[in-house]
Amino acid sequence: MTDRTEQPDLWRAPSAPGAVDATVTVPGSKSVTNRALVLAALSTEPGWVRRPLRSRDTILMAEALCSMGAQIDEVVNPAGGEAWRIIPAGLHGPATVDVGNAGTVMRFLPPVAALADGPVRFEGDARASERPLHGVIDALRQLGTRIDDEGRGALPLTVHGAGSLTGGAVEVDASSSSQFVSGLLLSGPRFNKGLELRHTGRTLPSLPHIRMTVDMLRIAGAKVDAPQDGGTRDVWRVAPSALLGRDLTVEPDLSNAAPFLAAALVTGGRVVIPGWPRRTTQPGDALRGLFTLMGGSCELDDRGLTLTGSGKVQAITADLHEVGELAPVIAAVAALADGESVLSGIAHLRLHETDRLSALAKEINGLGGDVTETEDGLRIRPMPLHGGVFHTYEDHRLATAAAVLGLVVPDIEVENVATTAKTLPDFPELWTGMLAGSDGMSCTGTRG
Ligand SMILES: O=C(O)C1=C[C@@H](OP(=O)(O)O)[C@@H](O)[C@H](O)C1
Ligand SMILES: C=C(OP(=O)(O)O)C(=O)O
Repeated sequence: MTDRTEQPDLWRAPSAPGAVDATVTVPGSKSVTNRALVLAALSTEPGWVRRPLRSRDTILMAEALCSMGAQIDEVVNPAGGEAWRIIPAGLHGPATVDVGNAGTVMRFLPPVAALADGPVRFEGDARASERPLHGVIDALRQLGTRIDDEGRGALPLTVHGAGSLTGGAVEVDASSSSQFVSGLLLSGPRFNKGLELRHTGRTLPSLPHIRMTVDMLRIAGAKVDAPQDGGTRDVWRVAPSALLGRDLTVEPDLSNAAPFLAAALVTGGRVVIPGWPRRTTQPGDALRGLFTLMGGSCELDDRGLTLTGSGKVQAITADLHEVGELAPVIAAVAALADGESVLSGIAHLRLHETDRLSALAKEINGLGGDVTETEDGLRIRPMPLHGGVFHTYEDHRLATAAAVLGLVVPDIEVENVATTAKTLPDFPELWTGMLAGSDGMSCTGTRG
């Protein structure tokens, strides 16, 4: 194992003392919080975002909007939790936006900057410059915005906002990220002629996230025609209109519920996630079906979602194209299953926080696993796993996937668990809190 003195940022993933039995309150959704912030900053009147996620990605979004002129006040109400009041203002440059490694910030804000008056510089982590942005850049150029990217087609770049944008028809190949579509749609109502966006690529990942964008635009008063309602395939139309300030409460982040639900599955225990919405556009809602196929049983009632593990973890063959965010934790569970799993439809994960397909294969194999990359996913054969260092490549979802393995494989050390702060800053505390709620019985997971 790697010498701890060389790597001080190692977190020993705790073993489950038995079947996990806990209730875990998961913080708000990153995707909902960041859409709500953008829509509120583009509105004509102040709005509220209640129970927002406070994490690296959402703070970067809030700071970026403030640097362009919006005002965001934090109010803590002991009864109702935290709330942010967003007071929109005329957006302007000069401003500098740090996108960190947040896809939502780097793809949702250049269209906002195109509406601002003055230049807005976008910078970020080294990895952010490797992540695709061409769809947003090309579309804004088609609409007449001047963008200086020194020919990179990626960050860093400067958007020269002209204070308004004529808008109209654009073609975008969003096969590498649904966020190209979401980012343009969110600002679309504020373009003088609105927006008609046609996706020209062969595939389009993460459709639930685009539905979330459309839903939230409509809640903010926008008129949107979308393929999801039987409109033209691959075409979204947004009418020009004002956006209204709303009072919105953020749902728990269902994708971030994945490691906790997985804990119930791999230890044959039970985890309750309060506040699980009955209707949602979040892709994490697919966990109910996916973890049922993998051997759990799910009950959605007034307490929230309860996942009960059977003590058996079943292999799965699943196309995760629409719910790629869930793949790292599902891969970890599959490594503990009773047979070979195949995850497909997720080639675009190679362009996420890290190359997730390569990283998952390398790190699970480093613990004795047998994972191979396919053209568009992973083939995972369960093997007896052993302890070791699990490298996380500054990817929050690699860290939470490693924690799931650590429940039933002794001596896993997770590199840089603090990287979970991207979307789930209190992850280590929530994880140990969940385990403190364990019932102390012997572990009944397949590797127990
Ligand atoms: O719009 C969003 O909030 C997101 C869309 C998805 O991005 P991709 O379509 O790039 O996979 C998802 O993976 C990301 O975590 C959040
Ligand atoms: C891909 C992800 O994030 P981003 O919003 O940075 O794309 C993710 O959270 O899994």
